[in-house]
Amino acid sequence: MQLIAKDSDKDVAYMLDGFDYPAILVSADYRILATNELYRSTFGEIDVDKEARCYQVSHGYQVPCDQAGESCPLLACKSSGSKERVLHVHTTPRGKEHVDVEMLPIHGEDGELKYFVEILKPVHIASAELSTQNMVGRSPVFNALVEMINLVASRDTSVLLMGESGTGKELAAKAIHEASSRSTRPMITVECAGLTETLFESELFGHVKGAFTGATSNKRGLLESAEGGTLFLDEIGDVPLGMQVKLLRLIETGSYRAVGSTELKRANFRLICATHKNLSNNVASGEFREDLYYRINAFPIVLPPLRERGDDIALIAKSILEKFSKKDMYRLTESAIKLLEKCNFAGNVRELRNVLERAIIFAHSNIIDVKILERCMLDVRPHNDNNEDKWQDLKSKEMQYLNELLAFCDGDKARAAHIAGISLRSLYRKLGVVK
Ligand SMILES: Nc1ncnc2c1ncn2[C@@H]1O[C@H](COP(=O)(O)OP(=O)(O)OP(=O)(O)O)[C@@H](O)[C@H]1O
Repeated sequence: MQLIAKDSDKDVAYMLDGFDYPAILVSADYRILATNELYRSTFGEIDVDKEARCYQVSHGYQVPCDQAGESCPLLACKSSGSKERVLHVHTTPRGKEHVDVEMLPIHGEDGELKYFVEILKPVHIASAELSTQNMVGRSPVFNALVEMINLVASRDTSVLLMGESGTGKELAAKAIHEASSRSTRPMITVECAGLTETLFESELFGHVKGAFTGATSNKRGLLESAEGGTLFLDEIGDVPLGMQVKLLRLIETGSYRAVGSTELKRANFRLICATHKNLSNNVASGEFREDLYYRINAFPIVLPPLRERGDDIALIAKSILEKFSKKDMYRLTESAIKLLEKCNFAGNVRELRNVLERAIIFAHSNIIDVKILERCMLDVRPHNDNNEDKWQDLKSKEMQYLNELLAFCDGDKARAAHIAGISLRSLYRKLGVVK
């Protein structure tokens, strides 16, 4: 433990050494009073001669987080009197990083809130700086997404990823798998679009020799390959109705039979599904089974469209260029970045990727300017304020709000319902958990 402020209670400060994560002791007026060893090795030393405030050290702000447009866990802790949790992007010696912040209140003898312990767990499922591996971003909507993934990853709960095409649903599924206890086992992706019922069944469950014409030998199914790991059903909305019953039975009983076999096999997997469709509409029209919808929708996560991610567009574009670069790094001029930030990108990150791939072909050097971009963006119109595409439909907007609120409430649905001013039952209904 290192005492930063001389006036703080040493005994309380020594408690920091008991945490397995970086931790600091903070006063009610945001002063950092002490740090533990793990904090210093992860986030760096704090100048003991200066009055360090948590918002200055972690964010470089001159005012507390809530006044800088971010949620402040200390303030939330003060008003609730209990533990609060939030995902922030902090400045670290390695650049900006996502950090899962937990704030614990410490009460004095007479019950007043004396100190706060801030525990800071670095989150590695996404990158807030340039990266060729992870999901990249640090915009508020992206941070809310990372928060949701971080909350659910360690559970075995089924996740439904919803979002327009190319928003990163598959990448998010990988992030959940990799942050889960199943990460040492495989993640198997099943592309549900375009599969007939028969093909889907034999792919997923496997088949025995002679089960149908052409079944010349036993074939193990993808479920067997996913044993102990994660099954990712991409475009779940396209699963044929007949197969939906079999999927429901599999999820409910955890068992299945290979095509042509009577032997009951047990499956062990965590289910993640993705769709770009509005599945509740498909339920209403009878194309998707309602019971299956409620089964797969235990934890819905909405991926925001690229056009809502602000500065992330530049960061993602640079990360993509880094991936494409061989010897020299391709660079975007400032005005080229501004042009990208104004674009609609109906195909989201995938479309941005395609634009940049084309731009590299057109570029004579490693500089990509507006002229080059315009040549390869014939179908990506910059959005203007009269463009109705910028308006999300109400249902998706509501889902995004609920996701962010639930993340803020650490998954506590009763609290979320209270803040939203609706009954718990309405909240469940809106989340699609009950009718
Ligand atoms: N936040 C991000 N940072 C960097 N790259 C991203 C990010 N999100 C998506 N990508 C990239 O964009 C492309 C599309 O992502 P992905 O395939 O995960 O989208 P999707 O939503 O599953 O698309 P679809 O609905 O069409 O299946 C991939 O190349 C992926 O690596």
